[in-house]
Amino acid sequence: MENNNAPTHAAEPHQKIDPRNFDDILAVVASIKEQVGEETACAELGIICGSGLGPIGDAVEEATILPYGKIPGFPATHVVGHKGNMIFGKLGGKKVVCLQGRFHPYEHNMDLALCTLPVRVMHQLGIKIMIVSNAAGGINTVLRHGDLMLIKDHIFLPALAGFSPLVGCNDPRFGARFVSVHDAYDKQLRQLAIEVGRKSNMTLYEGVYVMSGGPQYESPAEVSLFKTVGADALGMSTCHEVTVARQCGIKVLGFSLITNIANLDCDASVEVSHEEVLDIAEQAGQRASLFVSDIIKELNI
Ligand SMILES: O=P(O)(O)O[C@@H]1C[C@H](O)[C@@H](CO)O1
Ligand SMILES: Nc1nc2[nH]cnc2c(=O)[nH]1
Repeated sequence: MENNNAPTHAAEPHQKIDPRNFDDILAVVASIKEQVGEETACAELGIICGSGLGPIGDAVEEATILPYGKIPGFPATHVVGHKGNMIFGKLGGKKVVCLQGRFHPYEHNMDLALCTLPVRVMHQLGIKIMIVSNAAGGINTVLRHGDLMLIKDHIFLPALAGFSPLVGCNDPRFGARFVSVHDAYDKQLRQLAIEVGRKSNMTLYEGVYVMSGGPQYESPAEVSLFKTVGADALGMSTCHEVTVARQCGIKVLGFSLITNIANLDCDASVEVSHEEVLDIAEQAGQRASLFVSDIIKELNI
């Protein structure tokens, strides 16, 4: 898919941005290019670091860091573990733009267009592939704390109830009105990840990720429901970003870092806490980040 970024004015730092307006997105992109330089801003690979995969951002070479506070239209990140930086530089020989911190719909009144603004911006910066990660609760009984699950498909629960980033008028410059997500998580990229995993002795599961709206964790009955419909891990992010990426024609590789085991039995309840999620994410994140860096080296963009 072609970028249609005709020259445009740069947005002012505190200018109000409408994430549903294509020209506003071009103005955000122009502001970023003005701040970091056109050459620095252009990237072939985009990365969204979920909880635990922040170390990838720290590994970016020749890094230029743009805090979200300097990007017009980018809200602040409120979730502990999400730093709020857009990082430009090189990783594994590729030009990357790395988002250390994402916008969760539950933080922003389920405004999914706002929460996916960074994906549209990265598309205009030139990315062809997006790597996305999240912290998730394991439903499939093979999953253990600290495991990495390659996402092969998703259940975007809010979208099934009308909360999709694609709802509303669609400017054709965004892409198709009706987007097919039959191949949301690219098969060749998944194959590459499996091969790299084999070489580095990384145990890698493949499964279905379900996104619930959050921010509350699921009750045992809700976990049972998700298990019944075929989900392997559950979280509160990712699917909205992937849906927009697919509208833009960006190929996606996705991972879930299993930070807790989702509980099915209300008589043997186990409390889940964000502290536990962060703790496990920190313990397992370094290894997972190294693995993702190894995959990036092998990418053919
Ligand atoms: O950004 P991710 O999906 O990694 O964040 C996870 C999901 C919730 O936002 C939060 C729950 O602990 O962490
Ligand atoms: N919804 C949800 N999000 C998570 N993020 C990390 N663990 C979980 C979980 O168990 N449920």
